[in-house]
Amino acid sequence: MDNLPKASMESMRRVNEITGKQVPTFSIDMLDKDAFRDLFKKHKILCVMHFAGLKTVEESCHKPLLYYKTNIGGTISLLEGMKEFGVYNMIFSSSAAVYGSPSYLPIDEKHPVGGCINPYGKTKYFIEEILKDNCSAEKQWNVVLLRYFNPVGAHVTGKLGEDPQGIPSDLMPYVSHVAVGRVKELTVYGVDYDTPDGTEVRDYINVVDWAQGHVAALKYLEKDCGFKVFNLGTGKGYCVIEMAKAFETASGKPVPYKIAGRHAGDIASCYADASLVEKELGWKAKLDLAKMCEDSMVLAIQ
Ligand SMILES: O=c1ccn([C@@H]2O[C@H](COP(=O)(O)OP(=O)(O)O[C@H]3O[C@H](CO)[C@H](O)[C@H](O)[C@H]3O)[C@@H](O)[C@H]2O)c(=O)[nH]1
Repeated sequence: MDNLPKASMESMRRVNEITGKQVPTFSIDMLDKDAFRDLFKKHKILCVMHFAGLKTVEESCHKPLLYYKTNIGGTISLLEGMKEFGVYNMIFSSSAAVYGSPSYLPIDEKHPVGGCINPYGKTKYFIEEILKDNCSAEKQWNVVLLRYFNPVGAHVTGKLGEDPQGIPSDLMPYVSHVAVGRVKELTVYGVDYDTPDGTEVRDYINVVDWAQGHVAALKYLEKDCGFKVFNLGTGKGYCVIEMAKAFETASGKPVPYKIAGRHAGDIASCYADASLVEKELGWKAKLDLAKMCEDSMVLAIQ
């Protein structure tokens, strides 16, 4: 379920092609309760993986109402639909953005949340609180919150991964566009942070590892786990210029860059303590930075 039907329908078609399975796929308006009802009536749904929502930090600073309405309104509508049809299992796509500007690193799940510095992060935080309250009030709910760090890369076939139409806003798709010559150069937002090379540090997780994290969470839900929170990251942080260099090595293509000022709503460093998810879910990221860059390149040259 998504607000970008064409993109998500195409992604699911490719998932079916890669896995050889036929996952039924629907595109509905998140705020349309009748559409939810039809979906729950027609299919036996055991668990909802709730990925739907808007996700661009910068855009959320300029269009906060759109973000609150879509992300929070859509979630409430979904929860009501699930309750009406007795579906009480959910995996929710949360974000490291709920931690705001971290007070210590690496960030574990006990780190305070809610000090978000942009509306996008606030929507994720508010939804987490809604889900927590709902689980406290009605004990039949099982909810796993996965706080994503920075998912990047692609499936090795190049059939699945982030390949936005037009000019990308996230770092890795942008860098791959530079490497294949679709855009002239990368703009690095800020080189005066307190980090090894002055550029921002993030924890980049390969989408294939990320997908396997969801499978592990799905198995965990079978234990009637109640309300649980896990970081989905690798535990390693890389600077922006380090990422551009890694991409040059993997692709054999130059990634020229220019330097610009800091971006609204950004933080210096953000990387996970991923030990809890390994202990409880038995999941650990396996794929390294070189592999993420290689697979992103496969997607970009198509
Ligand atoms: O053209 C670009 C694009 C990005 N960056 C920098 O590269 C890093 C990664 O940027 P991304 O846009 O790829 O990722 P963000 O960390 O900004 O945002 C990601 O993490 C957020 C939470 O912190 C949200 O989850 C969001 O959806 C997700 O893309 C940041 O330091 C950003 O400033 C650049 O320098 N130039």
